[in-house]
Amino acid sequence: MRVVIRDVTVAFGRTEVLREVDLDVPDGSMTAIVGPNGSGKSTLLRVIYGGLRPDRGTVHIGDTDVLAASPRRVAALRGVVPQQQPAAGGLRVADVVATARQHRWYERETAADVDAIGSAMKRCGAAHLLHRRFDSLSGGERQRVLLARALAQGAPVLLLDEPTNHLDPGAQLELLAIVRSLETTRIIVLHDLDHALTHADQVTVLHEGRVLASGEPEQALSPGTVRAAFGLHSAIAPHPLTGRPHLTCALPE
Ligand SMILES: Nc1ncnc2c1ncn2[C@@H]1O[C@H](COP(=O)(O)OP(=O)(O)OP(=O)(O)O)[C@@H](O)[C@H]1O
Repeated sequence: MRVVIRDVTVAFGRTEVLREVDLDVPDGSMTAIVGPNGSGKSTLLRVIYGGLRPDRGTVHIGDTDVLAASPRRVAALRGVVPQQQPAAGGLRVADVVATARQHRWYERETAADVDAIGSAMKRCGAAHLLHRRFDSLSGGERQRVLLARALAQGAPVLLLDEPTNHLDPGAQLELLAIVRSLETTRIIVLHDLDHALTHADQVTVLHEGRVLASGEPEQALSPGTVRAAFGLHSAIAPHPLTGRPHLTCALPE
């Protein structure tokens, strides 16, 4: 399902943290949002998932106007992998993931719920964790479970806020490979520019709340844009192991 954002502006007090942001995410594609700390990435994600009302602008998921639709309708359209891992208060993983399928508190889990949860857990390599306590898991295991929870929801759009945070290098690449393999529309906030270049279909670079560049990864992450956004030198060259384009950065001399 397509996501279209037009002219989104958000101010906290007198400070505008998003300014006239436009974004087009085609159906089934993966868009990475990158930018320095404080550039507005998480705020933009919150606006898209209906957690924050912008001062101006529009957000559509498919034909649904996110700012006009009921919270229930919006919730059915998007799964979210949040930046902050939730406190689970002793809940088992199975219960945490089941919250994605909750209809009404008094309704029992259906066979379709059990299937959706099982296949999401398997897809995320987390099936063996189902009966553990969520707070007993490592950061990487929790992240897999939270991705599984978002997938189990079966929403057409998936929003991920820095899902590779706190993961070791192998776990980061494994998680990105899972996200890459999905068919849903995905919007993912990333800090690693090479991950954005390698895994996303398109990249949007935010700087001081504005879109500095947006489009094909190699074009959006050009040396000029990386310098303007991050103050870094950068180059895109074949990766010595894979031969695919690889982005490296360095502080200016
Ligand atoms: N509720 C709020 N009240 C006031 N300012 C806020 C609020 N939420 C975010 N901000 C400010 O908005 C700006 C953008 O924050 P945001 O979290 O969107 O940035 P980010 O690009 O995701 O940063 P990071 O890479 O550090 O996670 C920051 O200056 C932040 O301090």
